[in-house]
Amino acid sequence: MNAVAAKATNTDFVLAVEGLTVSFDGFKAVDDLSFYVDEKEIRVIIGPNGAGKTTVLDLICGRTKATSGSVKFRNKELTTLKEHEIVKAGVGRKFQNPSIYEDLTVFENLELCYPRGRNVFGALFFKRDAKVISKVREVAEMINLKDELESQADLLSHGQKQWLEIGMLLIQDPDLLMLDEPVAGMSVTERKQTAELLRRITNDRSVIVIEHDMQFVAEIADHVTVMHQGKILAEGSAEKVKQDPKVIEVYLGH
Ligand SMILES: Nc1ncnc2c1ncn2[C@@H]1O[C@H](COP(=O)(O)OP(=O)(O)OP(=O)(O)O)[C@@H](O)[C@H]1O
Repeated sequence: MNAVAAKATNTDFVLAVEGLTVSFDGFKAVDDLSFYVDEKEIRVIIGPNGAGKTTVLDLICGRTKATSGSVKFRNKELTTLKEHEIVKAGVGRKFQNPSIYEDLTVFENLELCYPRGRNVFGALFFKRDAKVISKVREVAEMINLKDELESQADLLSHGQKQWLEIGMLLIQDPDLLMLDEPVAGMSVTERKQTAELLRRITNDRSVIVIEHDMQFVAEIADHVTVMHQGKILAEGSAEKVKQDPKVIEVYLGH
């Protein structure tokens, strides 16, 4: 199904954002925004600084409350839920700054996020059963860290720390994962590996990524949504939006 050409009433989407608006003291940071994300889709949101990209993710994950509009995740309205309820519903969000535990190993960081032990006390003292160990290994493999399971997290490279954080979300099996500039500060090799990683993880989930690196965008995006002043300026394939004169004028030409 073509997510871009979707109708508001369609309920087959993983995520349906409709008429989403938030005002900060009268300033509309997100203004009547509608878009739809399909199963297994990688959607990339691009746009100039201040366009409202991060605010959209904040609205979806419940960190910011919408002034009006709707966010439906598998037909469940999210705008009335609290942040932790949205996580529980299956939406994971990675912020720009890594929030890993530097003095714990990769294994322990992943284990800590296993749904059974949500707080530090619970996670460190619950018995490591075979199910947890196998899940940690499976995720570590997915994020290229299977040989680093016993390494302390502060010894990892910047890119590996970013992957670990993605892993800490993956271990909770979200159906929708949202990543804010996942390759910022990464080497060329790490960017390539991250693109492959994203492809792997969308085998059974959808991903929304905010990104500025157009080469990376072209590599990963199924659809691109271009935002400007809280609204959608253009939508389509990376190839299509790259050639759009409006997009070149407000963003790519700078
Ligand atoms: N809590 C808030 N209170 C007031 N204004 C806010 C708040 N959050 C965001 N804004 C404003 O909303 C606008 C959109 O910000 P946002 O961070 O979403 O943009 P962005 O597209 O993610 O930009 P960047 O690429 O620089 O990260 C900006 O003008 C910002 O100052």
